[in-house]
Amino acid sequence: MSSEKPHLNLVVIGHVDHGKSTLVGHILYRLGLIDQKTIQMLEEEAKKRGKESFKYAWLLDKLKEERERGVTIALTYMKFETRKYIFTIIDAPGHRDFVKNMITGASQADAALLVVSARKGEFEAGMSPEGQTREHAILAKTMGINQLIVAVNKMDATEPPWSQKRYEQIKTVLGKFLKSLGYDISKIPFIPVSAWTGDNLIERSPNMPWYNGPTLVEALDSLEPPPKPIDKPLRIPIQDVYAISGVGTVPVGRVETGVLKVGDRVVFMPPAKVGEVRSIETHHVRIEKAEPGDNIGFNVRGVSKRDIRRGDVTGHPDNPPTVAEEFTARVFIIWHPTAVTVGYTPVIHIHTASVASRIVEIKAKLDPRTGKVVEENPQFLKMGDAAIVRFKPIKPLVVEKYSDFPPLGRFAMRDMGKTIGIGIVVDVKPMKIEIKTK
Ligand SMILES: Nc1nc2c(ncn2[C@@H]2O[C@H](COP(=O)(O)OP(=O)(O)OP(=O)(O)O)[C@@H](O)[C@H]2O)c(=O)[nH]1
Repeated sequence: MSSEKPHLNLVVIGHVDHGKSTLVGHILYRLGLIDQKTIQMLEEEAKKRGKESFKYAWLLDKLKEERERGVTIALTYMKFETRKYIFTIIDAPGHRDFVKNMITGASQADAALLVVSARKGEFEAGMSPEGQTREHAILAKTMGINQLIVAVNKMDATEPPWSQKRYEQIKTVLGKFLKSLGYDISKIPFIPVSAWTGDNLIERSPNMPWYNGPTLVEALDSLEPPPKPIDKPLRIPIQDVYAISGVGTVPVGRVETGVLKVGDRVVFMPPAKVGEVRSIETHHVRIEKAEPGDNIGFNVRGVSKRDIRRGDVTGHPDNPPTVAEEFTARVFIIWHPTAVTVGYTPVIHIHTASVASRIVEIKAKLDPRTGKVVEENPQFLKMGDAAIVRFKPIKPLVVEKYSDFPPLGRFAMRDMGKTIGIGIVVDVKPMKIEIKTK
């Protein structure tokens, strides 16, 4: 695998049974970074269980199972490589918890692949008021995913097979809907495919000569790489801190915004420790400056390993990361057995930090689809509710407004080992912290 290629995160969405697993399985099978031995093993097992006809979907299920056992495995399994990019499927289609996974996963997606079935009745079911084609497209847009590819699937099963008329009809209806959500549909490829036979996935389909747009893989290669916010103030959430003998303190993290240069004075928040950058490394190569997307280790003078930890955020002293006294967020409750009330204290997972935060006010309940206020100061929130909520972290925590620093302004709320909800930070009341520059 070439480390030169940019990475893109892709989320796959769509109505139940429209063929997401089959499509992703097929792509992984053909372009995935899975070793031949594993493929063979999976194929044999599929055959043994009489599931050969479900090979691709089943392959994906199997990979998902594997993935749930360990993150490392997942990282190699759910990746595939095209001419321009390395793609990571950040959320593969699940079953029960798909919407939940979709929301949490989608928050980091650079693009979404919407799979819709062209089979008679199936497309219509997905577009019904309860349909997931509709629901997932709304969620993706809400989470800020602006790049979308539509795979019009099961073209082998239209009446007659490979029907241009059916394709055009779907493109018109779905296009109108996506446009109503604010998508620029002139930029969205609608690709007639069969996840099952592979038509128009990687090679051009001989069955649909009437189509002259891109294949799925060509469309994936035409996506824009994620933006590099180099003009914004520096933010590096710290993943780990090492003390290396002969070198000194080496924090490790990914630059989210801004630029870090050798010689810069930096501050770590919340502890407000200041130091000077002596060297920067990425993948064991020394660099003079680091930009958004770079995973780096940097040696700082003036800060000891004991002073800083995972969850702290690095910035420049003239524009330090914001430590929140309180913050206000738009939240969506994904799962809760009873009700969420004032006083409830879930753990907030935000960038590399996790800090319990108390709900001090439920300002308003919102219509999850339109975002309009439906009730002021509700007593409680239930599963499926969207709301504006004010939180107070129980210890100092860096939180930024989503509009200023998206990766530092979105979070998951967890409790009892489960994800209770997700949120987007709309406002932060900063804590006054003095930065001693010595
Ligand atoms: N004829 C035909 N059938 C397909 C195609 N793609 C998927 N299917 C079938 O459609 C059914 C559903 O496919 P899946 O891939 O499991 O669908 P999914 O969207 O992942 O479903 P969930 O994970 O349950 O949401 C299976 O029976 C597949 O074999 C296709 O291109 N053509």
